[in-house]
Amino acid sequence: EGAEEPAALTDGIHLVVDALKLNGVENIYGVVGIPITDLARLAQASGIRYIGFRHESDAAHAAAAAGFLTQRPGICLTVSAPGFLNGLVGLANATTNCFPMVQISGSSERHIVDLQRGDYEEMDQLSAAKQFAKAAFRVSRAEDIGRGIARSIRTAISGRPGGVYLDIPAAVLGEIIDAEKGAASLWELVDPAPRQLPEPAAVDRAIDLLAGAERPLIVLGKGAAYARADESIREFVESTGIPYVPMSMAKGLLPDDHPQSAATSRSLALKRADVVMLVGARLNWLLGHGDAPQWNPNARFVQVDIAANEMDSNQPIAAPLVGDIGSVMDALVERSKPGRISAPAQWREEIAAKSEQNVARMAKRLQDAKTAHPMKFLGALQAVRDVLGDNPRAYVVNEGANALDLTRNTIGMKVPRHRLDSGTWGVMGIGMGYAIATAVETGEPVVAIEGDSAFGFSGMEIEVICRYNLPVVTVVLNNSGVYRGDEASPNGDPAPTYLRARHDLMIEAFGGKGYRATTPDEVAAALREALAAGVPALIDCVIDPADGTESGNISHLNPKGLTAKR
Ligand SMILES: Cc1ncc(Cc2csc(CCOP(=O)(O)OP(=O)(O)O)c2C)c(N)n1
Repeated sequence: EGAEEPAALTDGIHLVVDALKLNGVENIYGVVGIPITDLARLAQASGIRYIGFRHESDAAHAAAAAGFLTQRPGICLTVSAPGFLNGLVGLANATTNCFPMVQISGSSERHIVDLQRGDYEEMDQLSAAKQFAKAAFRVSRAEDIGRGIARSIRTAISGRPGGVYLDIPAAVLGEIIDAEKGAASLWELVDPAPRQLPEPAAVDRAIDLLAGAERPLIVLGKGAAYARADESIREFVESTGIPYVPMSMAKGLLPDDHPQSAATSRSLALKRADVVMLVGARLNWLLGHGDAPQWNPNARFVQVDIAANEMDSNQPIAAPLVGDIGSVMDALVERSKPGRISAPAQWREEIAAKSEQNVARMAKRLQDAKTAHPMKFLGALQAVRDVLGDNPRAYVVNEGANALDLTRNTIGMKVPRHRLDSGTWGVMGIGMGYAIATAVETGEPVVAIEGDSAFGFSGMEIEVICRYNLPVVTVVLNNSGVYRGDEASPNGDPAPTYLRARHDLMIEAFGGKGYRATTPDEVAAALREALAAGVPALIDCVIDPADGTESGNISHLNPKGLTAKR
């Protein structure tokens, strides 16, 4: 009789890839090395696109941006200890911004690490990750890999999204088990981010509050953009006539030139509103914690958030609406009979008049910047704005200080989820990772508008953009400084904020197209050409070193000690 066929075998690495594919993962962002290089190779051979970065922080930011754009967790893959640690900034930033991502990291041998005998890249990664992640898990047996991947993906995207850490020791990656048993250990998630409907009485309470308001206001946060509830949000805003303020990554949910936008009269809107509905926006530092004098001390808040414990985080919430934003907005539209809520004309006119006044006041500064030499931020940004106006499919990534504040206020968005920036944490270094993920996940052109210092945090990823030939145009607003570049230093060294670089030559080193622009016309011509070509490009915009302020719009957050610059 023929000898029995030996049972087919599998191992931890194969099970990770099978589990990711079973749950629809298409891209992995990472940096290879011991013990996960073969995992990346097998993923690539199995049809998952592996994007190899130069620093794990950028790969992790990319995974977070992928999560924001797709509502599926971006996957970041790191090596043990130092590689894992480098990824933590991205994991923490994802959790802070409520972007779904999973950082999968190899780790060293438990029996050596736990006795601190000094392993290769020894670290108790699970303990380190716990404080920065929405959740952190470790798989200790190959047969648990399917469970670990499923649990990590569901945890990352259900409820309030966030960053999840999954630790897989080298020994588990290399563990060999029976293939049939392995296949049986994998499972595909069912409805990993279920809708969470609001309580009808809570909806009616919110409607009554808004209907009785003299000066209602809606604040749209990035959670509203993430929720993809675009139609019901637009319908509710337009049917009630309530003015709205979009937070930076919510820009484009309604076009920024919408008649109900109070973005250019934000100070008045916050100070005067008597009922404020927060949709996927937290009353954190970006909204002055809801405190007077920025806000009306008698304002009453309606808050829409999937996290019940977000309510009363900063101010009493008179009408908490707990549920996923899509379900809540659908319920508000359904239960507020036509005309039940109608913003008083006087309030709408007051907002519109203030907006008109502020836009007129800004017009002269914009006009002067068009001809200023050396070029000002606003000269370059108006040129970028005009070219983007002809390229509505382009995504915008943005970071810096003045570069962030001035871009946010100069470049209006017309469609949702097309602006990604430093967000809640104000973290520098998101630029190239966000740009790469946006190009990979959408296939659309990306324009990354970068302060020169901000660009420096992830600039080496320009090589990645060139290696994968991604349609990313990086616009560096180069004022030769962290903030400004004109500070003199008392000794021979350059001042702490002084920088100097020809970034256009840098991309040439990696095979991309570099431009150096000293006027708005040169900026416009270079950007038009680069977008038409659809290849990696960088435009180094030479900006007046005296332009801008330290820390941009948040200079007041600097300590006011004896050494504070007056
Ligand atoms: C990870 C991290 N490290 C440092 C900082 C602190 C910071 C906030 S903004 C910024 C860069 C400002 O210079 P830039 O040239 O980009 O901008 P501009 O004013 O337009 O010239 C830094 C270093 C933050 N937020 N995150």
